[in-house]
This record gives sequence, C-alpha cells and structure tokens, in this order.
Amino acid sequence: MTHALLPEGFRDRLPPFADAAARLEQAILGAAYAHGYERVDPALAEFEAGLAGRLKSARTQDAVRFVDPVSQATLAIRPDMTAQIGRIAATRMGHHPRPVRLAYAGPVLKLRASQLRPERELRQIGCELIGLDTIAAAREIVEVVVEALAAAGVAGVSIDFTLPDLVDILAAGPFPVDADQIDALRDRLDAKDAGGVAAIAPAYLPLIEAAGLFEPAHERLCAFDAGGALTSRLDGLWNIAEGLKGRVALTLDPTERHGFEYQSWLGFSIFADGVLGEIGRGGSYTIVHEDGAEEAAIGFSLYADAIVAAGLGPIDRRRLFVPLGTDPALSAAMRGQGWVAVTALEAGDTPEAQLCTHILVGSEVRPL
Ligand SMILES: N[C@@H](Cc1c[nH]c[nH+]1)C(=O)O
Repeated sequence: MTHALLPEGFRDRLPPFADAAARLEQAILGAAYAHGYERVDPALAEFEAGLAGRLKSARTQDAVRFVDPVSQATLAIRPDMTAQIGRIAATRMGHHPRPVRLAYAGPVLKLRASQLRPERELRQIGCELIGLDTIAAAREIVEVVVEALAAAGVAGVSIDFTLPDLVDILAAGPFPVDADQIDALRDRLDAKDAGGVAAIAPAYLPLIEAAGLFEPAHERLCAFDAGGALTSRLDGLWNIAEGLKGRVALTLDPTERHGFEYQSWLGFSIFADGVLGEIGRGGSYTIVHEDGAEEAAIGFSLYADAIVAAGLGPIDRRRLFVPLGTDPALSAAMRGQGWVAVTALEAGDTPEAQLCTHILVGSEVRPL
C-alpha cells in the first residue's frame, strides 16, 4: 500500500476548487448573516452519547466512532452538524432568547458513502433556526437558502418538498397499519413500489401518484386527504411554496424518506441544474434537551463539494504576471485594483507556469 493515496471516500481539494469552495461558503454564510444567522464552529468530534439522541428519531449508525485514549470514552466524528447545533442551542445557548439563529460550515464524515456520492468527507454549510418550526420559520429558512444560493451564483435551483412524518400521521389516523409493517411500508413508498405498497396497505397507493410538479401534486394530495388528517401540513406547504413561486422550480414528493431520518412535518431537498443528486437538504426537527424537554427547530444544510464539482461555485482565475524587476509598488497598486498579481521570483519564470491570463508590461496590463 502506498501512503500517497487516500482511503476510499476521501480526497484532497486542490486549486482552483478549494478557493471556489471557500468563496461559495463565504457567499452563503454572508447571505445567512444578513438574516441574523451568526456562526458557531462546533467541535470536530464529541462524546458519542452527546450526539446520539440529541435529535428526536435520529440514529447514529452514520458516524465514525473511536475510543479516545485520553478520556477513555467513545467519541463520534460528526456525520452531520445539525445535531451539534442542537446540542449547543440546548446547553450553552439554552438561556438565549428564542428563536436562535445559527450558521455553520465545516467538514463532516460519513461512515458509509451513498450510491450517488462516493465521498465520505463532505463540507456542510448550513443554518438552523431553533425554537420554532412554524410556517413563518419555514418560509424564512427556504428564503435564506434561495438567497444564499443566488448570492453564491448557483443558478437553476429547484426545491423538492416532502412530508417526512406522513406515514406516521396516516397510520395513527385514517389508515392504520400494523406497527411492525410501518418501516416496510415507508421503504416501499420511498421506492415507489406500487406492488409492495399494495401488499401492505393499498390505501396508501395514491401517495405514489401524488409526486411531481408542486401544484398538481399538491392538488392530488389534497384530494387524497379525505379525512383531513393532512390539512394543516398541506396548507402549510402551500403557504411556504407561495413565497418561492416563480423564483425556483418546485416539486412535491410526499413519500420521499431517503435522507430525512429525523425531520418531522417538513422536509426538502435542494437541486441545481447540472448537478447529479441533491446539493442540500433541510426541514423541521425536534431537539431533545438534557431534561428530556423537546424543542422545535428548522434548518438546512448545503453540500459544497457537489456544487463546486459541478462548476457552479464561482471560479475566478484572472491572474496578472508581474515580471522580474517590476517596482513592488506597482504590483501592490494592481492588487489594490483587485488583480491577483503573481510576482516572478527568478529569471526563467513565465506567465504560463504561473497560470496567468495577463502580463504587466511596463505599467500596462496585456491579456495573453
Ligand atoms: N443536516 C441535514 C439537513 C437539515 C438541516 N437542518 C435540518 N435538516 C442533512 O444534511 O441532511
């Protein structure tokens, strides 16, 4: 084995992509900051027990764990920063007036890669609004994500809404399902397997048909909701979508569960033209405090690598070559004008070697 290679699922980020990712992050966090989301920078690893169970219905199978030789405790490397934000909001910021608006960016590590994404180390950039999961809160969160992506220059954005707790609501109300069959039903619905759904609970079949463009899908779902068990969710969705109409493409896939393990009444996936798979996800969820008290929250996470790899993060490589012997005051002045000015350090250096697009001739900038 050569140590020049990296383990499966890991990679280095090189120029110009590492800079593009940093710029993307700055643009996204800048837009979030303007809405009052202040940054927190959680620890890379923490006690596994502190992460597990912090978000209601979350599992921790996703985390890489190890025994820390110093504390002798099992630590988990964060697979998702949302639970960490929940921990911070519930503990150190527990006294803070609600809602609390927090933003974050950093690497996360998944135990296993997904089929669509072979990477295990991902860069997450996100916002969480803690203390509310109302329609007003949801409208703000989707507004922030849409503005943040626009600020980052990501075009062709679409949002696919889902109702993560849909099956639980229906099973507890109008369409009972045996408790031991609920997981299987959710899987079959997620897979759009009509035969499988029919075998377990045929009443759920119309849900498969309900997926698609937001308005017709919403209409089909309203028609399905005979007993009214979904009315508040459907009205809420309509209201949230209202704020986005005409700005981003909207779809609705009520039974999509994949990736929405702890989200409650609302979930959404974010897509961008030209990128395979989602560039982010979000939704409402419940934080569990130390004393067992529950608190509503809502947020989103974007995945920087997917965006940059698709060439959607701004890559600006206008570089000015400053020949040997140029007055440093002149190159400083060029930088002052916004140029990236790369100084030759020895006689043989060339603009090509320094990936320059322009050269300074006397005090004049010439394109190459
Ligand atoms: N952290 C979640 C998305 C999310 C943020 N807040 C609520 N949900 C994910 O990456 O899938």
